[in-house]
Amino acid sequence: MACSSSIIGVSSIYQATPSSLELPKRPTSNSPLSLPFSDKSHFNGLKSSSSNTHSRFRQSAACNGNSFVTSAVVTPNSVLSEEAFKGFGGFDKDSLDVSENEYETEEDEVAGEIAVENKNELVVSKLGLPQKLVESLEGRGITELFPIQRAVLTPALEGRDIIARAKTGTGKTLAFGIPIIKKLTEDEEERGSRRRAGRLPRVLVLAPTRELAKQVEKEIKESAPYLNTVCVYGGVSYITQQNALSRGVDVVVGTPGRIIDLINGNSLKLGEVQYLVLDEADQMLAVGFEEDVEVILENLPPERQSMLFSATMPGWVKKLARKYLNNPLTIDLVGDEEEKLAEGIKLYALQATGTSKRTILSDLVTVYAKGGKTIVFTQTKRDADEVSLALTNIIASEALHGDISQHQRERTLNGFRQGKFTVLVATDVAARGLDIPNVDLVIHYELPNDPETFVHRSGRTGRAGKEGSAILMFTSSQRRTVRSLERDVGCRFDFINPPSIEEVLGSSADQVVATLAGVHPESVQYFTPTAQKLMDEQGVDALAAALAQLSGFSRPPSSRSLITHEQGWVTLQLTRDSGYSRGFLSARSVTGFLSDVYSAAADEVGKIHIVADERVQGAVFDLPEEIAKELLDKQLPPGNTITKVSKLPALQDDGPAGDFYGRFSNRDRGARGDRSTRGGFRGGRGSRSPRSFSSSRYSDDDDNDFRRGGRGSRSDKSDWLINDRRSSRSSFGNRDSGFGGACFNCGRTGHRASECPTKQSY
Ligand SMILES: Nc1ncnc2c1ncn2[C@@H]1O[C@H](COP(=O)(O)OP(=O)(O)OP(=O)(O)O)[C@@H](O)[C@H]1O
Repeated sequence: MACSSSIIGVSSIYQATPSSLELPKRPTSNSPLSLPFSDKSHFNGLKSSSSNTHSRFRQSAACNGNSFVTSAVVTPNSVLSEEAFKGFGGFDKDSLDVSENEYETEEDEVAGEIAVENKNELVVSKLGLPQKLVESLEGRGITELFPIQRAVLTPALEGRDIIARAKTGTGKTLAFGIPIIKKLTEDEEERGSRRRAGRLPRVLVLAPTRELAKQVEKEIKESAPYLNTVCVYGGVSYITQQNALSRGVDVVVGTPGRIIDLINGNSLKLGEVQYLVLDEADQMLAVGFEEDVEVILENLPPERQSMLFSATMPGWVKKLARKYLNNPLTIDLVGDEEEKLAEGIKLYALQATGTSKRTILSDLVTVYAKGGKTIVFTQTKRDADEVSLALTNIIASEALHGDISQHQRERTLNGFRQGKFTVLVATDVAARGLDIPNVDLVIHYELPNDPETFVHRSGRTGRAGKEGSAILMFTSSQRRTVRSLERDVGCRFDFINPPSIEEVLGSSADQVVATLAGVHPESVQYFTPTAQKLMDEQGVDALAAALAQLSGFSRPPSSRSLITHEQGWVTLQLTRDSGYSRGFLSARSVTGFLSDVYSAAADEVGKIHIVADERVQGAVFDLPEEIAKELLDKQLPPGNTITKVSKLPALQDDGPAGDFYGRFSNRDRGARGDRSTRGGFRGGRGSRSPRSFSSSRYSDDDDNDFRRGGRGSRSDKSDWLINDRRSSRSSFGNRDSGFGGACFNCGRTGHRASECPTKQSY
């Protein structure tokens, strides 16, 4: 009888489960196998596919007392398969060509299912793990296995080679860590306390970045402090690492380059390695380690167990699997599932221009991170530096990228972990795989290069079942890319506007109130008499003034443009009754109208956008605060109204920039520059500088703005360059060349918002 790989795998999970567990019987034909666990957000589904079966995954959730219990219902073929990773850069069975007959699955047989609803199967203390491992795990608050850990445990204990994939932050490190530690611990217990000095490593974990290597080391050390785990990576002195290795070691975690150097220098000998783990194998390729990885694998004893974790299966990773893994078992907890992100992550998208992004950023952090930790992702090291520098004037922040020395990177990460500063601005490579607990917010300051990067970036929040938010910032020309991203990742963005001043003030006040809890009662008593006096004299206003001062808003915030987010500007809307319409409004007709009503307004007008709703004859435009005030007092021709808007309506964004460039303003840049230095949002924050951003204040024209100037800015250009490069090598950015902008409604190029077939507004 042909035996299903999955049946073998699933039943073997239970066969290998320690005797302390009540084991389920082998699957029968009509009972579902259900692995319960206690937090729905950990669940990523246990599912896989094989050449002739469909995945069989169902997820059910129920409220059980106070705790939310989610059951992963797994049919026998749904955990294990030789072909997985479909749809997300997945691999196909033919190209991998592993374990053909032995693990072939037959549709009928897979129907066999067994119900297991014994929560104990996930309870760390009931898995037959060595007591000291259980104790250290429990000491870290790890009392139940996460699904990937549960799925890997038994086949790993059986000694099988494994290829695995699970969503970000779902505990992959301990998925390979627990079985390996169990085996090492048991070996050690057998040998008694005789630990050979100078012993050679039995475990080798390869990681693509130093930070990831250090994290894996930390996870293993904290779970098994009694084992000797040494982490080796470049950028620091060899001596400490060589000394640590020479004292005798159980586990070596490291990046390929330094491992090779240590092998060549005879400090690291791999002749006794029994367990190999390749963590984030696809990233080895991305950071150019493929040759080094192969050299290392060639140096390992052939008799070993190998586990490979990878989010995608590019050709090189498949080749590795074929060449260096022995009949591997695939465990894919993502599979064809649409949503690649952990459930607790809320996704937002926000349209901004090159420069307004910078002014909006700190407001997003204030409103969405609510005083917690934020990671901002930039494309380039230079942007990481610039953005961090600009933010630091408002919120404590540090940059993390490859040009920063290893020592400084570690200090930065430690400072961030300890909450010494709350915003980390990082490039993708530097932040790869970082496990920083309690990151509340991820901001994609620039679009990621591909969906996998988006998933990895976003996955720095919402880890280990917690909640978090990710905000994607994009320019109007990137709207289409955002839609592609939704499709590729299987997610849905909530399109948001920049936070209003009221929201920023409200959040700031909340955060200040939260900090009051940290004031020592003994300090409070010194201030009580004055506080009492103030309260008697001024009532609640005294407390409000204190909160305003502490929030950095001792002066009232000046208004800001809703279009550019620039300080000292106001966004107004001109609406014309259809009865008075002389054809559609255009940017030109808006300036014409303004010069009729109040010529100073025509001279000073900033950006102009036409409202996308065809039923409304309307346009929004920016004016300096004082001019706006004066304009609002003017008598208007009948049928026209001008109002100050607090939220932008959907706007047309459909003109090639060149068509309108510079036509609608007769002032020179200096006029605006002088004016805009007046006032200033958060001007009252003591020595902190206002939120203007270096010399690029005129560089904020986006692709489809009507206003003059600014297109030469570096950041705007780099947006374009990135887009152009991207379009040739990823699923993103297939721009239609004949049309300058994308439709504001649907994001597609090739038609204007007024011709949009969907007529949807965001
Ligand atoms: N069973 C568990 N119970 C509670 N916390 C856990 C459990 N397993 C792992 N964790 C914690 O969850 C966090 C995420 O784990 P880990 O870094 O291994 O995730 P990951 O899947 O490797 O993420 P990424 O793909 O982003 O690298 C860690 O802080 C880890 O200590």
